[in-house]
Amino acid sequence: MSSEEALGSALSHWLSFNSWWLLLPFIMLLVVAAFIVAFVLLLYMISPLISPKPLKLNGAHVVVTGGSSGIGKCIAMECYKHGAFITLVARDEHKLVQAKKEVEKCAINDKQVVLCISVDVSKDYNQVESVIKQAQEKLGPVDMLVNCAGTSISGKFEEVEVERFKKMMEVNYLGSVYPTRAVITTMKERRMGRIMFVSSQAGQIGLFGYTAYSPSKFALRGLAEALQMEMKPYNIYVTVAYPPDTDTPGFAEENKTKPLETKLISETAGVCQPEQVAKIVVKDAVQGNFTSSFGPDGYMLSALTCGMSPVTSITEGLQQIVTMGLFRTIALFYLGSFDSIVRRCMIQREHSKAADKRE
Ligand SMILES: NC(=O)C1=CN([C@@H]2O[C@H](COP(=O)(O)OP(=O)(O)OC[C@H]3O[C@@H](n4cnc5c(N)ncnc54)[C@H](OP(=O)(O)O)[C@@H]3O)[C@@H](O)[C@H]2O)C=CC1
Ligand SMILES: CCCCCCCCCCCCCCCC(=O)[C@@H](N)CO
Repeated sequence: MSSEEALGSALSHWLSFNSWWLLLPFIMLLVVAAFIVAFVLLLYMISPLISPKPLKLNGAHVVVTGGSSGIGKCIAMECYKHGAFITLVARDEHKLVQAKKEVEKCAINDKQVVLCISVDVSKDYNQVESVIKQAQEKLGPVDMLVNCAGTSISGKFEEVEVERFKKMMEVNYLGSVYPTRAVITTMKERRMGRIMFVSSQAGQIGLFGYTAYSPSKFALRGLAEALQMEMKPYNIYVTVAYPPDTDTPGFAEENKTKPLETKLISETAGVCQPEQVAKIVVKDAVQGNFTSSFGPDGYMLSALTCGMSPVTSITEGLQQIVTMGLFRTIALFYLGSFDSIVRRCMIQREHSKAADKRE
């Protein structure tokens, strides 16, 4: 027998039924181990995707800062329509009383109450804490806090007064930190709650004219992400809303001094009605979704800027994975068109300046 034949017969002997049979338990063990590893990995992957239980608005206590006007007022009305008890927080008492009347018209039962609190959310933390305490004594622990008090300033960077940068951070950012800080301990003790931050599409992209406003809205996203990671084990869910331009008294005020560039760029995403915005943000907060966006542009912006923000459903995660590259491609065209708006406005201005000089 040649050495090749000897090897062949040895191999065929080795691979005979008997020796396979001996290997079978090991193979089975391997397969089972592989299945266990795959299963654990899968569980690990989907664990952050498991959706929370929706909050029951009926009978819940909802505090809405900025609840006397615009988006905040509509959010209060939307929650009232679902049977919630409401605390409206804002500075101007007259506007608060007017808003209270409007919210009360949305009642669905005669037990519902609207409470008004006049306070500046951006100034003194102790004051904010004490009014929240009063509200909790009257209407019970806060189930949902909506941080909607805010204001905007637009203008060219060098033309915005320096103090305005500070004011934006105080009202839009600290004005959301203080009320949140005042309700969070009780929420943690009760192991339930919802916190909503009303940012803006200008909190997802920095736009011409919003050098003071955008950073204060970006800041909310950072706060929300960090807070959500801390609060998840306590069953508290954080939502950040990114509305486009919305038809409110605040928007009308902003338009009086808005640079043309800012107007033209913002028009891309259109103007929403506050009632529509309120419906969507309330639904997202109730479901515990981290991100709340509006319309096709809003959807694309949120998928594109998801970064390391938490996911709240398997579909949301999958959509982000699949659409990222496509949306970035679309975004490049948008950015190109924004740049061209800015360039054309500059040329136009220089032309009219030169014409003025000649006259
Ligand atoms: N309208 C829009 O186009 C968009 C708005 N947003 C954001 O939505 C939020 C609401 O906007 P909108 O409805 O247009 O605004 P409005 O100006 O219509 O309403 C603002 C509300 O916030 C209150 N508020 C303002 N400053 C303070 C303060 N320091 N302390 C307590 N309450 C305060 C106001 O009451 P008072 O003045 O009496 O205190 C009012 O109730 C803002 O944060 C805004 O940035 C986001 C995207 C688009
Ligand atoms: C795939 C990529 C899609 C990109 C879409 C880009 C759309 C940009 C529109 C930005 C609008 C900003 C509105 C700010 C509203 C606001 O906060 C103030 N009105 C507050 O008063």
